[in-house]
Amino acid sequence: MTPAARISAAIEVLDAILDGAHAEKALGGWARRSRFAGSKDRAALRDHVFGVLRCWRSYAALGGAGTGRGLMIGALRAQGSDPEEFFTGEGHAPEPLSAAERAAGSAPTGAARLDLPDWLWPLFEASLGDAAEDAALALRSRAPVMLRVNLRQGDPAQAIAHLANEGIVAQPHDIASTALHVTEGERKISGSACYNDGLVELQDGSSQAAMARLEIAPGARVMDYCAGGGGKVLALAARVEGAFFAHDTAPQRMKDLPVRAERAGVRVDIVETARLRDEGPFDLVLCDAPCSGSGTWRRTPEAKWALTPERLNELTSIQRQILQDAAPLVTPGGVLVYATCSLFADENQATISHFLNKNPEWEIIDETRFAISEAGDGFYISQLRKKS
Ligand SMILES: C[S@@+](CC[C@H](N)C(=O)[O-])C[C@H]1O[C@@H](n2cnc3c(N)ncnc32)[C@H](O)[C@@H]1O
Repeated sequence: MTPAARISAAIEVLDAILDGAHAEKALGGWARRSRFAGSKDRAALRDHVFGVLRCWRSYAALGGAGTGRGLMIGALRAQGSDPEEFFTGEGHAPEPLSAAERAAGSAPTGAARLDLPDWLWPLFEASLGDAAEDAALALRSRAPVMLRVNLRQGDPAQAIAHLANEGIVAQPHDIASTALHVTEGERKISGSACYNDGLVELQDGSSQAAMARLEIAPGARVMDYCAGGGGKVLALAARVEGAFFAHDTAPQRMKDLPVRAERAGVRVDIVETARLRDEGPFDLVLCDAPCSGSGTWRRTPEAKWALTPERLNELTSIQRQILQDAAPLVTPGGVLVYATCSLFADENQATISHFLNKNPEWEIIDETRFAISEAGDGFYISQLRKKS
């Protein structure tokens, strides 16, 4: 496909999203209808669509309309290209710009410049102060592809060499001793032997760094209380011999965990909610709570536009309840860990303050906020221990 034909396809997919389709579904639907497209075309289309999803408001302003066409015109103007070079009407190119389209479009201002819904900007400012604008702007770019080296199977130098043999270029990154930043061949990872044999896992740099902060003594009993796919417990189990457990109120979210654990060469026992008390107590209970995900919106830009104040309130209630429910599972002298990939104080520091107010026998022993960076998403982690 020509670059202009790819833009036509992006317009079609963006219009489907505007009609209510999720981006993945709209992209999948387009791919099924367009058997002529190769993998490079599909990748380029995906890049267009996700690029627009991250920068929806500013591109709509620059393009003069929040339609598929307007957004792609805005995207081209944002990168300094002339839309008229692509909107020629020739072959599969989009129709030429009308006089109205040529005249439309203005520089975005306010929250539109930062590509945030209006109601979220005050929350960014209240949570991040001087760092708020940088965080919002960082969310307009692609996220890095990061790998975690599974130290049970090899070291970073070996992983880099093996990956290179499979056409994947990666460099160590000092965000974490296990972190590799992939700079070429990202799309080959899931099919590579390095990944399928468990030498590397896909894991964001901040998540790796946050897990590295947790002290785990050999033989410790560790519970990942909100395990989901199990990325966090796998990172912990790779570090030290111990007894590792996973729980989630939605057990189907853990369906891939046994396979991932086997691939990594570690053991993780899944615990049903009804058996939590019998299996406990645990030396460390990690609550990687459901959250707005605002620190990861580079990867999931649709969520930035879908979040509502009501949903945020609902999430903070769930987070508070999770900490309250998980605390009794911690052994005397053990550690309760609370983590989110949110940037918002309401989901982070305020949740911890609420817990400490209700449970004054606990205290914070460590609290770290990870800013969005070239190696990691926004992440928050707090460790609590009962006062002795
Ligand atoms: C942020 S995700 C966890 C991601 C996971 N730790 C990882 O690294 O891949 C939060 C998880 O918490 C689960 N969850 C929601 N409410 C819960 C509750 N009350 N108790 C335990 N888990 C809950 C969700 O089903 C979801 O899988």
